[in-house]
Amino acid sequence: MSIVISAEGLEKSFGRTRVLDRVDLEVPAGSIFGFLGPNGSGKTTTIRALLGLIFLDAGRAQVLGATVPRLASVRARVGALVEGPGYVPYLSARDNLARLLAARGVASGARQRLIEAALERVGLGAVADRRVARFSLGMRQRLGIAQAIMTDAELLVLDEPTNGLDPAGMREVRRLLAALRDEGRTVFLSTHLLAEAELLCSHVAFMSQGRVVRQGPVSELREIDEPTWRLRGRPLERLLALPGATASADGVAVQVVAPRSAMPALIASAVERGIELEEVTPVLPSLEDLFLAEVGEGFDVR
Ligand SMILES: Nc1ncnc2c1ncn2[C@@H]1O[C@H](COP(=O)(O)OP(=O)(O)OP(=O)(O)O)[C@@H](O)[C@H]1O
Repeated sequence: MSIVISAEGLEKSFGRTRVLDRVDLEVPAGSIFGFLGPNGSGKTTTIRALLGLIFLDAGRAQVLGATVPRLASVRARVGALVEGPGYVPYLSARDNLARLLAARGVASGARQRLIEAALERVGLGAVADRRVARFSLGMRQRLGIAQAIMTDAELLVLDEPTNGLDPAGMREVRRLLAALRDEGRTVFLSTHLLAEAELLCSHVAFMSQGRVVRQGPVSELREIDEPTWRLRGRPLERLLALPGATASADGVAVQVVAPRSAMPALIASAVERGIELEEVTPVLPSLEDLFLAEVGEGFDVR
């Protein structure tokens, strides 16, 4: 599998504060890669560095094979949304996009089609002629996504793309990003919303205090040695008497923490006790569980 973003040992300090502390990243082609961490953990700084917007103190990074920060040769293949994209407030959404395309050297004849397609995809078709000054935060965010996708980039780097969106807007953005992935693009996005990432990402990296503490395919990270199993059946009292069983939160099943290899014996023992089993399922850890297990703390700003 080819790697579209790789980073090794990225370091960055602002004054005396070390914001990036040996950040390593490997983003496979075709993934939706969630760069996850609490506010202030260094996600935006990493993204800005990867896009060549700020200089690193140390480390090496490549984006689509080009060495950061010399990205001129691949710039057209990368679509980016970094915090607070700058718009001209008195221009319409359509005219703002036209300006950006002109600045990127896209011929005027080709602009119209790209703009209409991008505005439709992010659900701004109906307000394309409204001044951006009158846009809500969520509408601005959609416009930011539109400018990132309008030139058919194969790699999208999106800093908090669902920031400011309501739940319906978030769902639309999720669908859009999944569709872009299905077209063969790679999406690298930062977010502090773990539940969002859970619904969308194939791969994640956990960022904490300027370091990537863990990364990989979500399916692999969730594959833990001793999952919690949910057992449901009748009678419940006998299920509760199984070794290690505790009542589940919803009160209609029991939970047992056990390795996969212990399950055949546990199921046999349940059957021996005359329990009619209806459900035995592993409850895989959520990204929040994994983050907590890794960092030993929640998402507090530091
Ligand atoms: N230009 C700067 N000068 C000084 N400090 C900065 C600068 N940019 C970022 N920082 C600091 O670096 C740390 C990491 O910030 P960064 O924006 O990278 O975090 P983040 O994970 O993207 O957080 P958020 O989700 O809040 O955007 C913060 O403590 C921030 O205050």
